Amino acid sequence: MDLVEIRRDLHKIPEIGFQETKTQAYLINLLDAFPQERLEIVRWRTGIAVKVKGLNPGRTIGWRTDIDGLPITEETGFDFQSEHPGYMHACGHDIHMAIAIGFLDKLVNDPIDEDAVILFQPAEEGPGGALPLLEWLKQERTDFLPDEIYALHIAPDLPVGTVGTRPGLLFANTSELFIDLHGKGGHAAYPHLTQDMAVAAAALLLQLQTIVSRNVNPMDSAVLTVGKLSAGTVQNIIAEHARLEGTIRTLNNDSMQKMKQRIEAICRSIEEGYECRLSIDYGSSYLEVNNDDQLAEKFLGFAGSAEGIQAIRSEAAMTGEDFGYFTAEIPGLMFWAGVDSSHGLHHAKLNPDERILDIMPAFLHQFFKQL
Ligand SMILES: CC(=O)N[C@@H](CCC[C@H](N)C(=O)O)C(=O)O
Repeated sequence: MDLVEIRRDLHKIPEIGFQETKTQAYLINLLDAFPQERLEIVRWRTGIAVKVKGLNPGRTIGWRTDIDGLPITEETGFDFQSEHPGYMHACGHDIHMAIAIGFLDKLVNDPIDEDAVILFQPAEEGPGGALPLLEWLKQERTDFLPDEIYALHIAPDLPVGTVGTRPGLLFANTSELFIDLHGKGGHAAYPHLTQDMAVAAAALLLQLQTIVSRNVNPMDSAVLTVGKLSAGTVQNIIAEHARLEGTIRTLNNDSMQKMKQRIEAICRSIEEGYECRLSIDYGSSYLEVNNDDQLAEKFLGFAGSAEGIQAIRSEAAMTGEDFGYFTAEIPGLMFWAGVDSSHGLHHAKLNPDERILDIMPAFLHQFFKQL
């Protein structure tokens, strides 16, 4: 099975959340080509759930991979660059999927005792596929519901062969943030007759940046990032509309609620001060990823003595992951897997080292075998 070719094929067809139709079709083709005796394959929206029957099953062990891409224009110059203009697998989900296929291949050819379920989950980057997938499993496919669940995320800053995780909190609690500002636009030469939403948005952006520095307890951690700011239509018309698009990250839900209260208070003050109307939409939110303590220790112990693998204890990160919905209900573990890329996650030049594809499926197979 040529996992490099599979990864490159998938890299060419990045699709955003719940639009992964080509990706799903490509994966289904691969899955249909496996010997089917031990397999059960079910589609869920644009995702797929695959069960591999174990030899002597007492429980179901889950593996989750995400499958969506990002709205970023690729700048890698790869000869297998994205064929979807404006979209790219810039978070490594192409690598995640190829690893899952390689792992499945091992499970089919050398079955383990327990039943294994591989979840190809859509929409990790947004609006979030994990929560509705989990609801579907609980309501309609309890036979596919894992008793414990695992996942990895590529780590650009770690060498290939290194895996890292920690007991407890690994990733942050997140909420998207969209703020629309509406005022009265007009001629660039008559600002006194307008309420300029470009100026109001600039003031809002700067004030939002005081929340982490002035309102969050310095012993806690939080992030408020505005990744996109837009206003107006042309250079000589005062903007009647502006929009901020961002994300909020905290370590727990209490801090998230406090951040939201401050955002709302600042928005009210902008309305008052700039005579405009603001609306806030929090989009989708993800629970923090909390690794099960015992699973984390078992994993680090196993990885520490596995051939060709180096195990490290990672720090928690302000990254978000809807895998947190799984770990809130099922004992679960997520870990970083090194890919030694000179560019980071969500970068247009992300270039993971494909040698991870030689290592990871066999490592996962050995790990699942001894669970
Ligand atoms: C692993 C990773 O990079 N995940 C994303 C998740 C984004 C969630 C949501 N769209 C948001 O922006 O809050 C991340 O940006 O951390």
